[in-house]
Amino acid sequence: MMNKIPVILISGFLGSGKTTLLLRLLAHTRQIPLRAAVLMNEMGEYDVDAAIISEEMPDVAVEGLLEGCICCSKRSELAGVLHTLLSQEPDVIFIETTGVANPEQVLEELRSPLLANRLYLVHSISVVDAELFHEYNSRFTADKQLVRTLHGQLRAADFIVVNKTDAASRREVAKVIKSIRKHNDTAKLQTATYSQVDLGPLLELVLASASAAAKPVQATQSSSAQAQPIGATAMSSTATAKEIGRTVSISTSTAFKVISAPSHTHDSHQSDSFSRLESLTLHQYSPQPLEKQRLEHFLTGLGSSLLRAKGYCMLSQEGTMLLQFSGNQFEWQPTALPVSQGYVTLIGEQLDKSSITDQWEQCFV
Ligand SMILES: Nc1nc2c(ncn2[C@@H]2O[C@H](COP(=O)(O)OP(=O)(O)OP(=O)(O)O)[C@@H](O)[C@H]2O)c(=O)[nH]1
Repeated sequence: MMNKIPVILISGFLGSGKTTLLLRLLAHTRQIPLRAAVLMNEMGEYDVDAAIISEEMPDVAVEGLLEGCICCSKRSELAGVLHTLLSQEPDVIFIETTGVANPEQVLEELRSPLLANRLYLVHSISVVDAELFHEYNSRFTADKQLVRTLHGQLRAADFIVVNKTDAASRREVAKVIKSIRKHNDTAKLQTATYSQVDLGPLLELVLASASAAAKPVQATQSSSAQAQPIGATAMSSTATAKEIGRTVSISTSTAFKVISAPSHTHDSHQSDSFSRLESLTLHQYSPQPLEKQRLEHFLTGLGSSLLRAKGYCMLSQEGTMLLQFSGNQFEWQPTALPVSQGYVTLIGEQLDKSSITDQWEQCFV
């Protein structure tokens, strides 16, 4: 009988600190050492987070599911991608969902027979943005589906990271914890900045499973009481981190192009329950570099309709940089990745595409 591989699911709203946590977990697995594989799910057409992983940890196997969510529009592709990762015989698979995925539906998919025979869930982690938790909850009250998703992210967790506590007052953090406990009063909860949590306990079961698999006399994998059995279907469209420098096969006759992903619909059975969140990618088709200040001005000028932005930009002064924007905070990081064409993926609500297109054009030197 084949050993089952442990899975750790990481969910949480946009920009809460999921990838930051994943990078910490990957660094820890490398030290132990354990072979880790990652399934990264992105709403945009590029896999920024997979590119970050491939730069920091090129030895980690990463598969990406793009332009949709593994809890709904990409759900049928989940099993195929997981089987691709399984073929690489990792000790553990990390799944990072999009910020608008409901992990409850992902867990349901993982329980299907084909996957349940090959995988088992050791932890479902939810990362919460302490600064914006209440703001998002009140802002999206009218969007029933999104509220369900936000609550689902809390309900499905056995470990909750209340992150970004540096950006929230102690009083606010206490209020956030109180609100979280209304949805989940059993999960272990830790407050953190930059997702710095105790990693050892999260990987205990993975370690036990890897040790058991290393002993040929033990035919079954770790049967810890806490490990939750889970379950599959087919086909993947993968876009690995290596594609960061890919040539985009759409017309380059214009200096820029806006591509909008369909609005995020979580439950196709209920026509009235959908989220108005959308993503669009701005391409750096122009041979001219971008001007950093103009770009920052443009993004902050989008106001509250912009929730998240990330991408790789070729800048006039600084060269190619990784851009992260969340919670009104910019982070720029130099990159050594061979980016052949810059881009920025925006995620937001009621984004005015024609105005955004005009403004993007003004960001070039
Ligand atoms: N101030 C502050 N920033 C943080 C903290 N943790 C993460 N960040 C930053 O917040 C931004 C988003 O972090 P990510 O880890 O990419 O968040 P994510 O949940 O993966 O975001 P999505 O890709 O939107 O799903 C990055 O610029 C991080 O460096 C924190 O505790 N405090």
